Amino acid sequence: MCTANLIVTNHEAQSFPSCSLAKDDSEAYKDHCKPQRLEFDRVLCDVPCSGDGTLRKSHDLWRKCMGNEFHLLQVNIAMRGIALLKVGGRMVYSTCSMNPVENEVVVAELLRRTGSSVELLDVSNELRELVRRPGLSTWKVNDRGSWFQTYEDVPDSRKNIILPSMFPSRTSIHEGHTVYNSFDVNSEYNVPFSRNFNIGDTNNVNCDTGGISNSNSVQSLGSKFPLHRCMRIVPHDEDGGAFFIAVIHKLSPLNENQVIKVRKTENLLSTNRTVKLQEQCQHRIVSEALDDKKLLDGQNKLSVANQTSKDDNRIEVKVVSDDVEYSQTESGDRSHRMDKLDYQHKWKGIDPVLFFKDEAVIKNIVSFFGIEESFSLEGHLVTRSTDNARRMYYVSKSVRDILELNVQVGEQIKIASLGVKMFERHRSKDGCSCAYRLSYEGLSLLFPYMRKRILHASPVDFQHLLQYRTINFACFADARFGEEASSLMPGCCVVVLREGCQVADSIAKDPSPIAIVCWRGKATMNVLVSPADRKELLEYRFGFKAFKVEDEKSNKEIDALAEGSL
Ligand SMILES: C[S@@+](CC[C@H](N)C(=O)[O-])C[C@H]1O[C@@H](n2cnc3c(N)ncnc32)[C@H](O)[C@@H]1O
Repeated sequence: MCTANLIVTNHEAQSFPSCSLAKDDSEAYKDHCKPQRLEFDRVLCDVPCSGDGTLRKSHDLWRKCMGNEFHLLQVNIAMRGIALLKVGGRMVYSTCSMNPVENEVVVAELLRRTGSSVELLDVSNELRELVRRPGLSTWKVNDRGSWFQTYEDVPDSRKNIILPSMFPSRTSIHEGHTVYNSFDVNSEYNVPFSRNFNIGDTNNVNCDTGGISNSNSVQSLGSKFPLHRCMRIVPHDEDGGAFFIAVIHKLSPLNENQVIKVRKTENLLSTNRTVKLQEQCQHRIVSEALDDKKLLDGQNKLSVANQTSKDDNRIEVKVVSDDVEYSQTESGDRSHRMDKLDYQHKWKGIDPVLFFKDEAVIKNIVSFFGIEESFSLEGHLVTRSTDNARRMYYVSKSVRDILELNVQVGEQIKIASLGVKMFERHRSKDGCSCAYRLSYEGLSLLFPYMRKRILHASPVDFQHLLQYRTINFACFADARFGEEASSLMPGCCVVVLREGCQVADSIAKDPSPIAIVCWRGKATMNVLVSPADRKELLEYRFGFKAFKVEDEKSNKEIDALAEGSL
């Protein structure tokens, strides 16, 4: 992923976990040095939608979908976004649909539900070059070809599908939100076609009003919210697709009645489980990395690890955690949800993230690569539980804080991937004194803090390394580079394109040094960079077009190169 500051999850957004240690809001907002609750400065809800804004390229959509079916999911996802947003934070709600039921209707419902806790921002002065039109304040709802102006018009048989919240005139159930008299913000609005739109402008000769006249009575049924602050990007303005954007600002915490009902559930994962896995992982690493230890010592460790492993199988510490219940969308029942949890339990991405805490191994890495103190590895390296610390990922302080919080709340966030891969374990037979090699992915982050294991190659040798991957020391064009390489201790190193030798054009584009991860073997220098990355370097840096990407086996070869078997 190439960034230490990222966690990827694939939760359903409407039930994204709360991760809170705070009993109430006052605690959550106290100035703790560590976060007490997972909250976001910014949230982007680019929600699932009918996609009718892409009609120009997907003609079939016209016949297939209405969009009404997405309404509740969209509301629930956005409500969850607001709940997880920091006070003072902003959330963008967007769709690639033109249907008000997926757009203004959702925004109006959010404003209704959250009362004075949020405001819809006027962003007309931002991104001025973006050609946009104001949001609608009146519309009709289409259901199977029939158009409805109010909920009362909907036949009883469809009242469970077409909801009151889909109509502009629904009254607010919350006090405190500024109420706007209905007004026609759409007088300049001119769309060539429309399905659920009922635009209150008789000048819109192209507007499909669905058989209902644009009378003043429609105006009086307009939304009371300032929905004109939403942005509509329409296909014919800039010869593209349609898009809808609303920016919401959180003013105060939501209260309990505002949609979110917290209920207690059992989480199959637990803090204890992770702590045990953590210990187990450390034992394995110690016993593998320090292979000069006595066998007996190793056996003792193994038996501890086995014991822990057996214990793990039995552990089902039931941790009570927050779960969110949705009043409108809850279609699945409780048992279904638990089945789902069981299923997720087996899912690979659920593997706990473990902090790598083995000080001896970390010290060894720091000393081998000469990593400066200002770049601290301690507390920033994580592994996955099934990986047995084969790969170590570097994470930023903010990610570390979230991981610690997540463990404390019983691992409610299921993490698919995170951080940047920085070190990989190798089993070289070359007599390398460090059990880990660098990963090319993490090189740009670490390189400025590295003081050892760096060689500088001429452009010709650098290019040859990229092209041929393995070069005998004696075969380098620059004999001095060959000597330097052969006098380096075996193991992982970094080869930098010699300063002053970079291609002028590429320096202008990116002045950072051009460096690759290599392995100093017995008699050869081997490049530990994937074919795709080598291709990119050759093409982008050297303008070398003829490079052919090798087949997939090459990644395995990289491991083999580092393990001395090639
Ligand atoms: C409009 S697309 C987002 C596109 C994305 N912003 C991008 O640039 O690639 C909506 C995405 O939401 C995903 N999705 C559908 N249901 C979801 C849910 N309940 N929670 C989270 N994501 C969901 C869909 O798979 C789809 O990828």
